[in-house]
Amino acid sequence: MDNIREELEQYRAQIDDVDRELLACLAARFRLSETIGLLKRSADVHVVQQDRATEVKKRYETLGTSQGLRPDFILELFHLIHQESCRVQDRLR
Ligand SMILES: O=C(O)C(=O)C[C@]1(C(=O)O)C=C[C@@H](O)C=C1
Repeated sequence: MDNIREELEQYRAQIDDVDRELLACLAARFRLSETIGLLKRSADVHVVQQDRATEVKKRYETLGTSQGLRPDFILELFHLIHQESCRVQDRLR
């Protein structure tokens, strides 16, 4: 039982590390989105760029499925991230 508890703690520590990386990556992505948002604002370009969003979504599907992620999950994740990215840029207007 003690061994199992120890092993569990080790895996949980690994999950905590991965979560830290995930959140750091997300924050980096939104900082880039903010920079793009400033460029769009100065060029009077719309926040939502449907062609680019479709391209990004396709990349999520390709990369996500190749990593064994569930297609529905990939789609939800893309929508969540794209929505937040647009919110970040909308706030600059
Ligand atoms: O590529 C852009 O124009 C972005 O602003 C980035 C981004 C994204 O987060 O991937 C956000 C909004 C657009 O609809 C398309 C893509």
